[in-house]
Amino acid sequence: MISAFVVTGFLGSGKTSLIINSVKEHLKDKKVAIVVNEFGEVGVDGKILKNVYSEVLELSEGCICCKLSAEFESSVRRLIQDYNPEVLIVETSGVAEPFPIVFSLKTLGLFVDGVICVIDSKNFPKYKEDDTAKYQLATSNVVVLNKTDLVSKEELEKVKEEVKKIKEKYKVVNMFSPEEKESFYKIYEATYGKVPAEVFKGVGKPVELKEHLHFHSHDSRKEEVVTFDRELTEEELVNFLKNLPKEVIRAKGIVKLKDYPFPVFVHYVFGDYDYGMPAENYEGESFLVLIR
Ligand SMILES: Nc1nc2c(ncn2[C@@H]2O[C@H](COP(=O)(O)OP(=O)(O)OP(=O)(O)O)[C@@H](O)[C@H]2O)c(=O)[nH]1
Repeated sequence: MISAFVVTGFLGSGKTSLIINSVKEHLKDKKVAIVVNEFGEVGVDGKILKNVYSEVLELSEGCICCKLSAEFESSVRRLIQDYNPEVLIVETSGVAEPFPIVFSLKTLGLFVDGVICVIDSKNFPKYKEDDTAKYQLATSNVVVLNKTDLVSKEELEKVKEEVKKIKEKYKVVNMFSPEEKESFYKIYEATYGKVPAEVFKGVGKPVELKEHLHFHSHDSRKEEVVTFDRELTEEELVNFLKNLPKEVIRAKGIVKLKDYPFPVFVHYVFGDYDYGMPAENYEGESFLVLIR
């Protein structure tokens, strides 16, 4: 029996970090396959994950949207046939709703052991009104308050209260029974997505929104890919990131930097940035995907 997990959460909240850090620790003896759904055509998360795992399937945004679930289902079916994983993890794009994925996995006969929503505790106040973010939270049964290193105890408590309010407002029911399970979720605090092993032992079951929120707000987000035709100095990269327009909330990509032996992954989330993790096997041109 394959156990499946869906990892959701807003742009840059720490989904890929959770998969790399937690799964490496808690599922190291299992055969794990990962499906990454990226916003737009240019994938970065898949490349990061491929640095760690061999079985990573990258799908572009359209594939997991309700309309194209058949494509998602046939890709996952093939992955299962070819690789025969014990655990399947699907990372949704930061602007996708998890429910269609949970539904597709159920169609494939997979038991969903957890819908995990990663919250960026620092930036939650900036995106908590976003409809997709609410939907992601409402549909999950494991909530991970991530980036706790970047907030004070008081700020974290505030985020927790807001999360509980949203969960209370959009109650969930168990998909296999009509019975309402109002408090059917668990909250964890984490840095870099490091959650306890019990999350992967299945503290949750598939959930469904009692009241569906109808929207596809990912359509309203815009993606732009910027390429660089030469190596950048660190200063040039930092200047570029610091001068990104305010509307850009997430940027990520792979950039060749002067004096670095390998191209590096670059992350930018609501004004914070980091770079330096080597993309050892990347031979393409330097690029950054900007999402606004
Ligand atoms: N300080 C701090 N940074 C974190 C933490 N978790 C993740 N990050 C950083 O946040 C950035 C985004 O992390 P990812 O794991 O790529 O986030 P994601 O949710 O997969 O991003 P998208 O797929 O673009 O939505 C990276 O620079 C991470 O290093 C954390 O707990 N603390």
